[in-house]
Amino acid sequence: MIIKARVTAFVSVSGVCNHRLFSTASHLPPKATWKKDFNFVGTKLRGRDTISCLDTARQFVKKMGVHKMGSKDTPVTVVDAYSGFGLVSQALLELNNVAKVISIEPAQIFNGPLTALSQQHSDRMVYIDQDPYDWQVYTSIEKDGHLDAVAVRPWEHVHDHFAVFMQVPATVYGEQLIGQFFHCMVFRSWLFNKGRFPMGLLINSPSYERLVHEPGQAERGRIAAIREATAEIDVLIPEKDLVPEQHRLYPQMKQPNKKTKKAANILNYVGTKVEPLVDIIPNTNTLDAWEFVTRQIFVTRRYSLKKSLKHLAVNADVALCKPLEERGVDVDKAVRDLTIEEIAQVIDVFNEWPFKPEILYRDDVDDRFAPVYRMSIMVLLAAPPPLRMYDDISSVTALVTERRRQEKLITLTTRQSSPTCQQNTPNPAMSRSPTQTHQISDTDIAVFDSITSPSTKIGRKGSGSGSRRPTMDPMILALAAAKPPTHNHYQHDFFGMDCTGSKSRRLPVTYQSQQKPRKERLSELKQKQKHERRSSRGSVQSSDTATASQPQPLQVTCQVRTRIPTPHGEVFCHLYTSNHDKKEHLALVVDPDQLKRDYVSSNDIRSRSLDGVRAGESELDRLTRGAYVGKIKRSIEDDASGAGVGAGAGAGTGTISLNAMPFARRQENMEKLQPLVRIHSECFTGETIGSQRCDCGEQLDEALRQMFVGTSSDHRGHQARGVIVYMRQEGRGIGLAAKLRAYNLQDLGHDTVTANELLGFGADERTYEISASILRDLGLGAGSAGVRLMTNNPDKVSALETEGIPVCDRVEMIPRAWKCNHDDGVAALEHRAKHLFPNPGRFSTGGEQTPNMASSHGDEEKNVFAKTLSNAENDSGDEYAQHVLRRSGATLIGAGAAQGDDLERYLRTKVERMGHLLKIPQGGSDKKG
Ligand SMILES: Nc1nc2c(ncn2[C@@H]2O[C@H](COP(=O)(O)OP(=O)(O)OP(=O)(O)O)[C@@H](O)[C@H]2O)c(=O)[nH]1
Repeated sequence: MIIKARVTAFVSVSGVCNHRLFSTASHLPPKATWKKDFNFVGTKLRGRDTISCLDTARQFVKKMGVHKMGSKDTPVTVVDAYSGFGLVSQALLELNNVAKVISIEPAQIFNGPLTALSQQHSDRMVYIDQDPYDWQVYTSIEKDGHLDAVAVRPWEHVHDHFAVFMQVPATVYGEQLIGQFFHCMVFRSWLFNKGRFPMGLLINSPSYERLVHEPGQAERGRIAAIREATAEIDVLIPEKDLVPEQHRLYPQMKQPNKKTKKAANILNYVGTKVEPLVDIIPNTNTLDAWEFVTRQIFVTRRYSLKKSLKHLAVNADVALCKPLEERGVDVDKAVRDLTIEEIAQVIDVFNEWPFKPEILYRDDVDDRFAPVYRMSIMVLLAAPPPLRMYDDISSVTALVTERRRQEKLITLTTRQSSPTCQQNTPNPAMSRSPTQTHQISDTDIAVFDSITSPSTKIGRKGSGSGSRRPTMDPMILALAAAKPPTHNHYQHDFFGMDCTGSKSRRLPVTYQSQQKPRKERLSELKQKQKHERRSSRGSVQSSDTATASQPQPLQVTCQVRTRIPTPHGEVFCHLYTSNHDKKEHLALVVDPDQLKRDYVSSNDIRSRSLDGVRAGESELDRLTRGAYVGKIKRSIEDDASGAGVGAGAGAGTGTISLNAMPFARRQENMEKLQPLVRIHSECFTGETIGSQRCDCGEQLDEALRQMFVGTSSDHRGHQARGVIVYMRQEGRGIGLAAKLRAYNLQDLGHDTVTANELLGFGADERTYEISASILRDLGLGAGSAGVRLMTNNPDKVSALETEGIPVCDRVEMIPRAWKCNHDDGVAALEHRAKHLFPNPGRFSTGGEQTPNMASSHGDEEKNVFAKTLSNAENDSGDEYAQHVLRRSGATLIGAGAAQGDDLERYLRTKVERMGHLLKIPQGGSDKKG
């Protein structure tokens, strides 16, 4: 009723401008009464200054060029958001070409003038008393048909009959809204689904400044970068033309600071035109990265890009600097000095980085639940080791969402477990760490909020703006919570709740000490001290002899050698022990020539320590430990039953000699006899169960394969010879258990190097002295023709050279996934097969055969190969290449081409972080690899 009366009054009062320069409108009461009619005191309308001068509004509309828009067939539609007094709407309605003005204003204080105006122009104006901040308003406008006259226009052209005006509130929400427009431009969402329309934004000067800071300006922040990448901004009404603001804008009062009693400055505004770029730099796929990267690096905008990159993820500074430098980005430049093109490069490199965090942006946690969400993360992450893992965060979100759906309340999870909660929880992280539940009360939320939310009170004196940083990082709390409870900290723990019944009940808290009883600990300590005393006494005694405390010189001994037929051919497997460790290392010798002769040549790859005579051994002993020459034939085995073996051996077989060493070695031509050598480290997962996390299985297979195809012309005429020194240095020397732990850390987002480091190891804990000694023992040390080392690892080359093993060539080990799956079609497959199996004897009748291939096998394989080729069209490239590999005799488990994302990450880390000498294929990660 009151409103209606007032409306009538407004309409009856003709608008008279109180100032000779500034006109007001007919739907507004005389200016003298504004203070009474539009009293902002006590309202929550902070920052809602509105244009109060019709001329200013007209100027704004004119400069936007609305009068030139549209045509007879395409009448102009304009949205006037936060329309305030409605003067922009009025200026628009004065134009004949404007067919519809949709005025949106949530503040009741402006209801009178806007209702009056909409009644005056009921055919052309719609007044909606909702908040333009609420995106649903726009959906409803569209649903109600108010935008029916707006045609969708191609993005290349600025929309010719649609525009939006907004007097943006000078609050954090207003600024957020502007930020969201840039998002919508990228996605062509919101009203931008109609095309690239211009926006007339009245913005407060500080916000405007933030949007336009240029590279090099001290205050340049991420919003300026995002704006620059998405839209142009022009000033239509400069700040100076809105002076004196109190006549152009209302209320624009100087409000004295309550504490200092000094008058605060009024906020200045600028009228701007914001128009989306035709070629917006971010796209829908990269926008999250833009948001994330700019947010992270601009935290330290004064610092160099190099330093700031570390905010992106663990080791991002190390991994991304090199590719950025390669693209010409100066990583020493301060972040605020980066041009938009340079920022785009950073985003590209980040996007290409296989180890970038997977979740960059979450929008599914509303404000009300944010503290609880953070708290859940905090507590879930408290499961040792307390690391911030993105996977966990995503599963926590799932948990929180599920809880909200199920019970309309949040259940906090803690480190101890209750079975009920595990059942209810779809969260895999929960099964990882036992959990208990705790109903969150308002007090919990308040406490947590107060310690982790941005403080609005903190800030520079008089600035009025609070710090946006949480006073305490939730992650620090998580770390603190991760510590196992001690008797001093009971009160800090969360208490378990039994939520099985209708009423939840607090569980009695039981703490179990991790320590053994004191008595046991003391006796253990005593034992330990006793042991230490004894060993120190022992060392004092033995230090009498000067050398006792010094480490023994390394000595390796081949304990046994035997012939092993492999899919590639026969190898001699040597088992070595050393006096420096307790491991059994192996050496697989490929030297088919030795099998054909009954004498030892100077070029044979033979173990000196194996052939050496050992005191008191019989010929049978020598035979059983493999110290024979040539090949034991079945005829001997048949003859040699029981003790007769020793006697029969060497006598009349012609293929075996048990001559005592040293053999009379025959001197032979040394040319082209540099064997292929691989120092291979044990990998149970890759070699035994075919793990696709690494390429170890296929490397072992590939090494053997190449050693056997040595006669092919592709291998520069080298003979089929080689040695695989198989070192029992599982997991790059950290052991199997630690490697498996490292895999879990890798699944949580870390790379192989960081995972090792988090476990307290170096990236690579291997040493190569024992490998070198084994090679020396096999006659490949100093004075030999040298070796061709199969590796990408520069450490191995330098380690062997330091040990005096001449490395005359390094043979690259290209992962099969990188060297095959890139073409389609039979021809390509044929080519690939040839490439993978350079020895044509495998698949053709005319060519050489690998030493291991019995001819009958050759035929069988030929058929299989032919058959497979004919089926290749029906097969995907991947499957086919795998198939060929398997058929080719690569029957070791894990010897196919390893592939997959895990492998890609693993290989790239080796190259990018460990300096392995391998060329990453262009777009390798995209390959079906
Ligand atoms: N710690 C750790 N070890 C791994 C991982 N993946 C494979 N390994 C081990 O790494 C060893 C193989 O080393 P790599 O780094 O792949 O290769 P390399 O021997 O240094 O170099 P190349 O001679 O070029 O093959 C084997 O012992 C594997 O068990 C992993 O994720 N973490």
